Amino acid sequence: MASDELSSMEPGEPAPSASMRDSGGSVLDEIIAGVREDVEARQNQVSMDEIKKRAAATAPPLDAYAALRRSGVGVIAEVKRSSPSKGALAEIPDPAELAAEYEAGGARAVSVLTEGRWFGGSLDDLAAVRARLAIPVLRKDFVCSAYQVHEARAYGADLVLLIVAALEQKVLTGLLDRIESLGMTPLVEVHTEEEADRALEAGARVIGVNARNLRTLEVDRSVFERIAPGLPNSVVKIAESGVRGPLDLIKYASAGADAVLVGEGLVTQKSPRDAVAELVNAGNHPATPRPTR
Ligand SMILES: O=C(O)c1ccccc1NCC(=O)[C@H](O)[C@H](O)COP(=O)(O)O
Repeated sequence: MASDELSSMEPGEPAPSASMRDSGGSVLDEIIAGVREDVEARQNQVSMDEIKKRAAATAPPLDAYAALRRSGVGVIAEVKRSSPSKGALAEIPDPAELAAEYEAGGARAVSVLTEGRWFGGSLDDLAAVRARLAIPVLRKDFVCSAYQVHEARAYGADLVLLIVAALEQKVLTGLLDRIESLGMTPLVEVHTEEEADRALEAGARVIGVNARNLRTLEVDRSVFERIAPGLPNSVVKIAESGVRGPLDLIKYASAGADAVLVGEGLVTQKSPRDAVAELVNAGNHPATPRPTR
C-alpha cells in the first residue's frame, strides 16, 4: 500500500496487516480469495441441490425494498465483530440479542456480516438474527457464486449484498437475477460513478454507495454526495460506512440518502439500542431532508 493511501485513512485507523501488504494484492482481492476457499469447503459438505432444498423450505423473504422506501431516513444496523481496517471492534457473544436491541431502537433492517476470516461472522449468526427479528435481514458478505445466494436464502436472508468492484458484469447480472428470483432484494454496492452505471445496467433497484474504498480502506463520505444525485429517483439509495452519529446521517440525508448502513458506530457503543434510536430520531426529524421520489 502506498504511503499516500495510508495517510488518507480515517484517523486512528490501523494499517492493514503486513501479510496483506506483502502479498501485493488489494484487501478486497485477499478477502475474496479466502471467501472462495470457504465456499468450496462448505459446498463439499452441503451440495448445491441440498442447499436449494433448504432454501425452498425456509419461510418466504420479507419485502425489504418496501421497508427501505418508507418515509424518513432509515437505519440499517450492522452486526460487525471485526474488520480489516480496525481489527477487533466488539465481542458480540449473542448476535441475536444485539440485533433485537437494534430492532427495539427502531432499525429499518439489520445487516449481518457472515464472512468469518476478517469480520468474525458466520451463517449461524444470520440464522440466529433472522429467527429473532420481524424486520428484514441483510446477508453482508462477498458474494461471488450462485451457491452463496441459495445459502443466504437457506439461512433466512431477505437482502443480499453484491459488490460491483468484486464482480464481472455478466456475473453481477446473473447473481442479481438469481437473488430476485428467490424473492430477495439485491443491495448492489458501488464506490465510483462507473460502478453505479454498471449497477443500473444490471437492473439494481437498491444501491449502496460505500464511502469505504475496499481496495485501500480509505473512507471518504463525499463519495455519496458525488454519486447519489446521478441515480434515478426510483432507486433506493443507501449511504454505507463512516456514520459515527446523527450529524453524519443528516449530511447523507441532505445528499439524498433513503437509509444509512452503520456498523462500527453502533457495535462500539455502550447502548446500541440508544445509539440506533438517536440515528432514527434524526432520520425522522422534520428538519432532516427527505429523499426525492
Ligand atoms: O470495514 C472494513 O474495514 C471493510 C474492509 C474491507 C471490505 C469491507 C469492509 N467493511 C464492510 C462495510 O462496508 C462496512 O461494514 C459497513 O459499510 C459499515 O461500515 P462502518 O459503519 O464504517 O463500520
